Amino acid sequence: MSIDQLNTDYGIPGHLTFAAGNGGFPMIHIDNGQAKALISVYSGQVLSFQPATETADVMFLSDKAYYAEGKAIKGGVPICWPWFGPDPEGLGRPAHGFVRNRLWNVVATSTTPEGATQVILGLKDTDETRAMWPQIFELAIAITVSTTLTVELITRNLGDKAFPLSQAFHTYFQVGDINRVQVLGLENTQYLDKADGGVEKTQVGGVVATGEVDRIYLDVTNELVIDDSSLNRRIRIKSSGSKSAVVWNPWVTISANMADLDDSDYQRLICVETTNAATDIVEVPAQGEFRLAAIYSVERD
Ligand SMILES: O=P(O)(O)OC[C@H]1O[C@H](O)[C@H](O)[C@@H](O)[C@@H]1O
Repeated sequence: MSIDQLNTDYGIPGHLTFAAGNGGFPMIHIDNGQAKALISVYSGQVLSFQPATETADVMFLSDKAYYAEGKAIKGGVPICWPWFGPDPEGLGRPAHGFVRNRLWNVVATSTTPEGATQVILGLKDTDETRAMWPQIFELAIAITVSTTLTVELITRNLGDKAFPLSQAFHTYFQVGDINRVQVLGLENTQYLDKADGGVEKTQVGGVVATGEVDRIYLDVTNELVIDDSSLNRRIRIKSSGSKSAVVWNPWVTISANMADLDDSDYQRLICVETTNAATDIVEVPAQGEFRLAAIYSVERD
């Protein structure tokens, strides 16, 4: 659909407009007085979220991100689905599934009675997706922009047998200085240390990065907090439908090796991911659905 047609059908005057962005991808610009946000229709991905009270974006978005068919956009809230991490069946399919690099559809836009702006994007199975993953599905992401950002990913199994699902909001948060950041809420939690051969360990105190961090935390029940003392703020992450969480920072070598990250980007990002990963695999029943949600909010001193 053309940008003009998207604006005619789904634009909300004064609050929500569509424009062609990098790579020609349709982008949704929201500015509703409570916050500004940028959402890519390609990949169904929030790229930017900034409450009116904030001077810095809550999201990290790489200046070197790819905006090209078939590539993932590095930053914001990438959607890993219907598997998190490497192909669970070892068939050589792409890591983190196949919806973070595909054009989604605009399903609906609206303003809530409280003045929040809501966007629903969707994706259905095609010949191409069924060749990779033989399931009949309908996927929707509901993104609600107010003083907080809510993302809810709804998986509907339209087939006649259950399927297993692992997934993530692989969210990239912007931080002022990684050396002055800790992630709270995971104290005494068991985790699989992917940067150390997958060994199971127990978290002691807050999570701080002093090297590569790539961990899957298990049995996560708390709200998580990114305590960023250089930007004087705490980002709160309240999740539902998830019992696991991933914390990732690429540190020096991986940042230098990733073409879509600047060498120094590890200093100003941390991924704290709401997941169904490792032992936290979900089964979506035939004709049933599963909802994964996260609410992101910012507090400052
Ligand atoms: O570069 P990507 O494919 O987006 O993946 C980036 C990272 O995602 C997750 O956090 C994984 O745990 C990491 O092992 C991976 O390197």
